[in-house]
Amino acid sequence: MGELLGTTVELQVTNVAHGGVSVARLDGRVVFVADSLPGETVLARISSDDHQSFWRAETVEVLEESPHRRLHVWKAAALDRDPDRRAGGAEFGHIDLPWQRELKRQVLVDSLQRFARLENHPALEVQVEAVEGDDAANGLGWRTRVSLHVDDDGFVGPYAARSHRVVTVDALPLATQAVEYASPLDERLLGTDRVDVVSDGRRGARVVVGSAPAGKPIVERVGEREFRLDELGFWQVHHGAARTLTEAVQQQVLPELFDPSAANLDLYGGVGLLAAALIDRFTPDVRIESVESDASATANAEFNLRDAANASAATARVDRYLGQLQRDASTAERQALARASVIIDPPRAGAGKLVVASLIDLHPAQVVYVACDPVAFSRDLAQFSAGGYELRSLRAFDLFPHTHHVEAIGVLTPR
Ligand SMILES: C[S@@+](CC[C@H](N)C(=O)[O-])C[C@H]1O[C@@H](n2cnc3c(N)ncnc32)[C@H](O)[C@@H]1O
Repeated sequence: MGELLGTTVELQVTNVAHGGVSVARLDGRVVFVADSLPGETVLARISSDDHQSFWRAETVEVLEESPHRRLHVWKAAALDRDPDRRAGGAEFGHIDLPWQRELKRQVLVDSLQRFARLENHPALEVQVEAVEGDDAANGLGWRTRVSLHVDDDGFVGPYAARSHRVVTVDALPLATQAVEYASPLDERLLGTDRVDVVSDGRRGARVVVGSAPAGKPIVERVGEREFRLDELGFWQVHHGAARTLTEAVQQQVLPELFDPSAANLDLYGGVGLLAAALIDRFTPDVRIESVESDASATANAEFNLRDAANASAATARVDRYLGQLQRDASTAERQALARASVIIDPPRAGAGKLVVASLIDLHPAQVVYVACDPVAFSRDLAQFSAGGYELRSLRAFDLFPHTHHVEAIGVLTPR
């Protein structure tokens, strides 16, 4: 180990892997290659050879190029920059947009087959759908929030790919115009290590340096509804994502299983976006509780759902909240939970074993799972399946063009 680090090798790239890299083999060993495409032959520099089962490499030259290769949409992340100085966050920016979605589809389907053990299942026919307007914009200008970093000399920029090294850039093509314009890319900031630039929910953007006290809340609009959130509180990143997810949840939730008086839940609820989707899909009388660990987001959820008399918001970790329900719920409440529709929208790590086990035990009528990581999602699906649930529908969305991320929504019901 260590002897090949930094050397350049020729690799035949065969297929895409999870995480924005592709797979090649060197003397039988798997090498994950950045900035390449399946079907290509590349010269790549070994950047990590200390792992038993795989190594990592960064493309420095393409010898045989895929027909899907394009000039990178971000000069700062292109091949002609040294791999150590290539900006991170746009790892599919060298691929044409429809092919990016095809690669995301392959990763999702592969995860469903390997980790959720789906075979001959209609969900394997899933396509990755574009957000309205993205094709016309070539997948640019969608990021409503960016986190930039500041190095010891005060230079501001994103981290280089797969590192914590700040690189300077002169543009942020994935960001909305307002966010890009407001970003202090050519300033030197001392005394801080982070700058967040966030859409103000209208046409402007706010710059939050370091851990400055939170400014006025931001108001985002989705259809007819307004959502109040903290400046640095969670909100879907793509300007069209909140609407896309709202409409998808409303379309996929099974109306024949929806009971407005059941103990419906919006787990990992943020400021109440998806609870509102159900309220607006069915009736303002829907009983639903949004559960979220960030107290300030919960307060905003309560405010955002104030027109729905039977909606509430609780600050809690989802695992603890469900554990408490398992321990303390009365028989009547257990029955109300068994009739419930439960949305879960966890962070990248997925819901995890404890949460899925609790849900299986509480046995809701349907689970609408909004997933931002296909592997974590598929592992949770496997557990749901072993616990008697089946996947009834699946859609996937390209909410992060030019990155490897893909969002999926699956509906599960007891088999
Ligand atoms: C992917 S976001 C979804 C938010 C919301 N559904 C939306 O679409 O705007 C996940 C949310 O879960 C919260 N969260 C993370 N871990 C949690 C946990 N263990 N328990 C409760 N909430 C958690 C985060 O603060 C974040 O607001």
